[in-house]
Amino acid sequence: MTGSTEHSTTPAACCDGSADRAPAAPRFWTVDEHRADILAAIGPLPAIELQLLDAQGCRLEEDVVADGDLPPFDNSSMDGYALRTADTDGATDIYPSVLTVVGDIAAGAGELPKVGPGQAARIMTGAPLPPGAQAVAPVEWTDGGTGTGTAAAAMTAPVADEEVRVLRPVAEGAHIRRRGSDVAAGTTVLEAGTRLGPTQLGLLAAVGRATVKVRPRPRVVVLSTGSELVQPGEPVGPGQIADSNSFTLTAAAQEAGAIAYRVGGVPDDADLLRAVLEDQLGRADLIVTSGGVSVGAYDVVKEVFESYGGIDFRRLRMQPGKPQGFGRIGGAAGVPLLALPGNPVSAYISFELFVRPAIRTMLGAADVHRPVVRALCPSALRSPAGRRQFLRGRYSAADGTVEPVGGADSHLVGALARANCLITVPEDTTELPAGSEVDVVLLDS
Ligand SMILES: Nc1nc2c(c(=O)[nH]1)N[C@H]1C(S)=C(S)[C@@H](COP(=O)(O)OP(=O)(O)OC[C@H]3O[C@@H](n4cnc5c(N)ncnc54)[C@H](O)[C@@H]3O)O[C@H]1N2
Ligand code: MOO
Repeated sequence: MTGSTEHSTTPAACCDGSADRAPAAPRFWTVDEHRADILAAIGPLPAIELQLLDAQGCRLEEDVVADGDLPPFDNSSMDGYALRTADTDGATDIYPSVLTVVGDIAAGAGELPKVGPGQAARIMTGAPLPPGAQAVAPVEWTDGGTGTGTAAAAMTAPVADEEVRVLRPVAEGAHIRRRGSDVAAGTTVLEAGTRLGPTQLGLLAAVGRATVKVRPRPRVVVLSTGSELVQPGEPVGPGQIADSNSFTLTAAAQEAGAIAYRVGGVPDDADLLRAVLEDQLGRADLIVTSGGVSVGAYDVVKEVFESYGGIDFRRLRMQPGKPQGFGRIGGAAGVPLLALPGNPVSAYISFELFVRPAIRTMLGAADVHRPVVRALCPSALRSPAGRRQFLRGRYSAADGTVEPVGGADSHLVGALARANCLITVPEDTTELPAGSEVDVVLLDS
């Protein structure tokens, strides 16, 4: 595609023998073209075997089959007495069944007493059911071996006594968790493609897996550039500002599913920037920078990145976020790098449109893009010709409306923090009357 003439910055040719040819218009890329180029160059990270907690949030890359049953053995679901049901037929408070206690079984017990007719074994929740027992009477249904014949003192009984009184009939299988009743051996408990959250990780542990094959979370290094930057909390000298981009972008990368490393502001010094980059390359699956991608006199970022080759700087038909850089550092197999503009709103919107889908793609996620909904905008909107505008807005799902928050300028971090969506105005639209329908990118989905 070609850029619209209002973006042309190339001076007219005059004296080189091409006077009758129009100067080439500088190329502008659309948002969709730029994003497609990025996603075409980035794929899911190779699957690796990770310790369970390192795999949190990752996509499972194998079917997980249970080797054994869960529970692995019949066990009690209550603290009480394992017994034979016939011994409790007709038992009441007044005429309890009196059983001989033949043992005490704690969870984890290996050796089990055999329960014969007229006998019971005190048993704890999770302890294996002893041979001969057909059910468990919760301790509340007994006198707890206190000899009182009432349930009131049952819970305080310190150890199994010689006898226990059971105060009601107990049905076959009562309070027994059967072997394999949760998961039978050979069952596929998790399928490839499942996202591993806390309960899935717990299940993996329960079936005895210490490690699991997953798409790892990409390691994203975030660094902001600019000699005007100071770290939050440091004194702010004349002309200086706090580095907010590295916080926004690191948090956004984490929220997208990455392991994000924030590298504080790097001054506009080519040697220093190169040194920091070299240092970070080893731990990065993706590098995200902010600042220095426009045409400023001190934009050493372009100079340094271009010295590596393979980084392409472009202007996009969008607002904010016009200047963008993308490529790989270290050749075709090098680390992908996305250079975002420094204006804080531009940096964040660029993240949402380009970096987040890249991270989601590396993760192998099914949902790479933010959801987009149609909404009614009660306010009139204006947008620059030839640029897709992303206005910050507040969307109400309750009534399907959206209102712009703050203006269109790319330094408005106060309004950005109040927004929950981006209102999209297409490239060919300069005005939208009040009450128009617009596309809205939902940010807190
Ligand atoms: N003559 C032109 N000037 C500019 C153009 C242009 O086309 N011609 N484009 C404008 C647009 S659009 C953008 S966006 C910015 C992008 O500039 P840079 O990427 O080079 O960013 P900087 O110059 O380094 O910074 C811009 C702005 O943002 C502030 N900033 C930078 N980093 C941070 C940070 N980590 N935290 C908070 N704020 C940050 C910086 O102080 C500047 O105010 O260029 C326009 N100019
Ligand atoms: O396009 Mo810039 O990103 O307006 O602020």
